[in-house]
Amino acid sequence: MSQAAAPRPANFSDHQSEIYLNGMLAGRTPAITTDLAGLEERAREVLPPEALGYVVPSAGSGATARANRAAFDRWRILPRMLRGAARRDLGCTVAGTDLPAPVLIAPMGVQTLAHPEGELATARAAAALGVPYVHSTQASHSFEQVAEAGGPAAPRWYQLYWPTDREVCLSFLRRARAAGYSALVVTLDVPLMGWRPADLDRGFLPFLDGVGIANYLTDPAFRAGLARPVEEDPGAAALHWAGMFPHPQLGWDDLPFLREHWDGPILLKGICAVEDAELAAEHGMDGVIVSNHGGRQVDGAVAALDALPAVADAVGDRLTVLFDSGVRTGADVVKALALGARAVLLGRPVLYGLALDGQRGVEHVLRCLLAELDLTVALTGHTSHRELDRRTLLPA
Ligand SMILES: Cc1cc2nc3c(=O)[nH]c(=O)nc-3n(C[C@H](O)[C@H](O)[C@H](O)COP(=O)(O)O)c2cc1C
Ligand SMILES: O=C(O)C(=O)c1ccccc1
Repeated sequence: MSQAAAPRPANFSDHQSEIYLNGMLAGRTPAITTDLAGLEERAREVLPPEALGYVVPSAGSGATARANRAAFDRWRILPRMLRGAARRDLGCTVAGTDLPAPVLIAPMGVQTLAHPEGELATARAAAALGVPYVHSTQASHSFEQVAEAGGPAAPRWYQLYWPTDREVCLSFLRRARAAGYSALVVTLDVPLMGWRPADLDRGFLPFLDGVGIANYLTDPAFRAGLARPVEEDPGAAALHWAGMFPHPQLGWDDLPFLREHWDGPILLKGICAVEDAELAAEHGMDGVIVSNHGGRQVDGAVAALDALPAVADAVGDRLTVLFDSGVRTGADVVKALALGARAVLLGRPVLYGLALDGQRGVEHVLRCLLAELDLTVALTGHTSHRELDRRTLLPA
């Protein structure tokens, strides 16, 4: 009598077999391309011009976003053979949060531009896979709505754009805590908005239309500063936001205030310089996110991937080093991890999936990215992404 085979633990790459079987046995093919690098092109076909102009392009001439991609292309992966990689474990704990794989969803505001359900659809998709969702201060849905959409078990972090009004800032931190956001991401690279010709040419800024300021409009401290209720004068509320959003006077000395009022992990997003990573450590932060905001801020900035190794070398033993800007495929994730990131944040591809098919579209993008990541880990001879290091890469 033959012994029943032990059930094989699911690998993310099983998604690949599902796709083949669906095609061969049921004649069903994926509704959206599995070519993750080709998603932008598909999304361009469905996004309305204003949304397209906000989501896809970058600051100035677009040089930073191009540099982000070029930096990935300058590294080549070195596969290793015969190392027994049948089962992979991509799970990890980052800033106190358990992740099924070293991937989070980057904070991105105003997601109703991509799809009417906006952040709610993305949060549901993230929850379906157990991937942490990072809620933007500039979201088109509130803390509470996004938390409810994800459900109580879904891991979630909050990304702060520090309003000039301290009471509003405190209220945001309180609401985030109460709604179950466990870690705080403080984005530092938008003290002012970058020069974005695609939006400027249209004179388009969604927030001034009341879109992407849901956290503010639902906030008691924000509403207390309005002469008339939001419902009666939404235009004045949007202008009140505009007076509160840019905060270029912030300095390192302001960080103790956050420590005092946030009792979970704090990560600084938008760090590229080693000196700033050192300052983050000196100021008692828990982590940094190496990022140039997907090229949306400084035109001609250093590619985030080029900044990563030195930051990881300098503070990786003391701080959690995460990475975003330019990640498009599972192989990209492998490169960022090999260069020192503990996990990566996925940006625009999530919005492309959202634009193409709402929650289902985001789930598709996540499943494909995790499947390709898992396959790349296996094909390079590893059983865990934790084994990746600089020996995994060669310069192109
Ligand atoms: C439409 C859009 C909105 C964004 N909004 C925010 C935001 O509210 N807060 C933030 O910290 N970063 C924001 N980002 C930046 C992302 O968190 C991330 O750094 C960037 O998208 C990474 O680059 P990539 O999309 O090219 O991979 C936004 C990015 C996009 C594309
Ligand atoms: O669009 C962005 O990249 C972003 O993070 C932002 C959010 C609010 C105002 C300005 C920029």
